[in-house]
Amino acid sequence: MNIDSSLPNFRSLDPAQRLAHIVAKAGLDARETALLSQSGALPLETANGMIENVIGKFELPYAVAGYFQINGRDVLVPMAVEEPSVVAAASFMAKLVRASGGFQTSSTGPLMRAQVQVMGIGDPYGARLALLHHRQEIIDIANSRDQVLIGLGGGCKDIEVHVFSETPRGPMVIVHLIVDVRDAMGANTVNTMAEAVAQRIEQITGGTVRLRILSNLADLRLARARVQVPAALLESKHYRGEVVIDGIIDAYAFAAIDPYRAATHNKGIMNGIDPVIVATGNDWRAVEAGAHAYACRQGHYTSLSTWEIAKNGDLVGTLEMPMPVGLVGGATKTHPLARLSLKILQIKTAQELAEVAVAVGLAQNMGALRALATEGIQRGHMALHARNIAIAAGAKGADVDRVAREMVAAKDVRADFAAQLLKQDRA
Ligand SMILES: CC(C)(COP(=O)([O-])OP(=O)([O-])OC[C@H]1O[C@@H](n2cnc3c(N)ncnc32)[C@H](O)[C@@H]1OP(=O)([O-])[O-])[C@@H](O)C(=O)NCCC(=O)NCCSC(=O)C[C@@](C)(O)CC(=O)[O-]
Ligand SMILES: NC(=O)C1=CN([C@@H]2O[C@H](COP(=O)(O)OP(=O)(O)OC[C@H]3O[C@@H](n4cnc5c(N)ncnc54)[C@H](OP(=O)(O)O)[C@@H]3O)[C@@H](O)[C@H]2O)C=CC1
Repeated sequence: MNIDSSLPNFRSLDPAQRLAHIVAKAGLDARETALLSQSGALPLETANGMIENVIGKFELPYAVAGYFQINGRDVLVPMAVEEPSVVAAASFMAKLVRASGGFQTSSTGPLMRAQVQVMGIGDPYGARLALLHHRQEIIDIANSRDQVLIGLGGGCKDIEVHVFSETPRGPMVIVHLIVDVRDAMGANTVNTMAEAVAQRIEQITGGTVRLRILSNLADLRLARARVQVPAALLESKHYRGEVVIDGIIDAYAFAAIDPYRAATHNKGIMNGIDPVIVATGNDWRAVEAGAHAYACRQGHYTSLSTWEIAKNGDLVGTLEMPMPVGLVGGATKTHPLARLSLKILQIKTAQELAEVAVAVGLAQNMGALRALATEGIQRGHMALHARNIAIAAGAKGADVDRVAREMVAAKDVRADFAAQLLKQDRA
């Protein structure tokens, strides 16, 4: 089904009206609609089956970012997040970029690494070659554990053997299983394989196997997004497009060289990615760990994205990073809203989900840099955060918008000012 992801005036609707709009656009059925209209889509019984010691459920706002066009296809993006201005900024940039062809994305195959740590070896390089000599046998043992995955075209495809000849515990040989996990995030899948090959690895090397676990530096499972924006599209009332581009390039240069800035820059990227990961029931710690480890791959922590000026003066942004996400496994099938998010996204493979996530990350990065390089982050962010502050100060009903409005008009968005405004109005 081809949808139009534009959401004009969406912000002026109330949540029920917004839901009705998305129900129509995404073709949600009555049961799916009910999940979003009732409070609590996750039954306590299901929650109790997901983790340990459950006593309740913790809810987050669930929103839809509009205007995304990815590889020519319109996509509505569900986002579960607690931070104001994230969804607005993503939608804003998607709207702006839409006029210049949207986001172009691509991805590698869904290859994950599992590591098997071998200790107690005197000749680590000799052990390495012995292991590589038995490469096919090790692959076959790994694959004997997961017929479903093999049937789907996945499974262990290769091995690598890394040697650390000097460690505080003597030489260490690390066997990597390179596993195509298809539409799973794959942690459990590859961990099972790593445990399965351990005994044979001990026999081959004469060493002792310790850890058998996936690596969250999923550098063989990359997703990429690219965007190209003419200066004219970045023009605003107060800033020429060229000035905005120059500011974004300066901001990028700062993040590229300074880890203090890169951490914040990358947090801005994750502002877009994490809400998609959460909304689809995926493991956001795995995605975060992979992202920041990948940002260090050149030996120092740096920006995950790049921003450049093309020969014709257009702004060009790219993002390439690990994206270990699944449509099966973990909570992706147990949490009812995770399935619903996939329906809204209209995606069929984990690779498509990975590509959507990086496109949203790049949009979010662009939104933050555009604001930072021009008027600063506070006007847009604090204007939206003002409602949060008003609620925290005790405002209810119509007071929430009124107190927020008054704080924004006074350019003073603070909890004590909100409390003061509330007290004044009650007096
Ligand atoms: C917040 C905006 C978008 C306002 O920007 P604006 O210029 O006031 O927006 P506008 O009123 O012209 O609206 C433009 C479009 O933005 C969207 N939009 C606009 N407002 C809303 C809203 N209320 N609800 C829903 N959507 C909204 C919406 O799509 C709208 O188009 P429409 O659909 O109306 O035709 C802008 O100031 C912005 O992008 N700011 C950046 C915000 C940001 O990055 N927030 C993240 C939190 S800060 C942080 O944690 C990361 C950081 C900054 O540290 C990272 C870093 O340092 O790199
Ligand atoms: N460091 C980390 O990041 C760690 C993360 N985790 C957790 O692991 C979970 C994810 O593990 P994961 O392996 O994805 O989950 P699961 O083991 O739950 O699901 C994967 C399994 O689903 C089956 N399957 C069915 N259809 C498909 C398909 N189309 N593509 C791929 N597999 C399919 C496969 O085999 P079969 O049917 O035979 O089972 C596969 O092994 C998350 O909850 C994560 O939090 C766990 C440990 C460490």
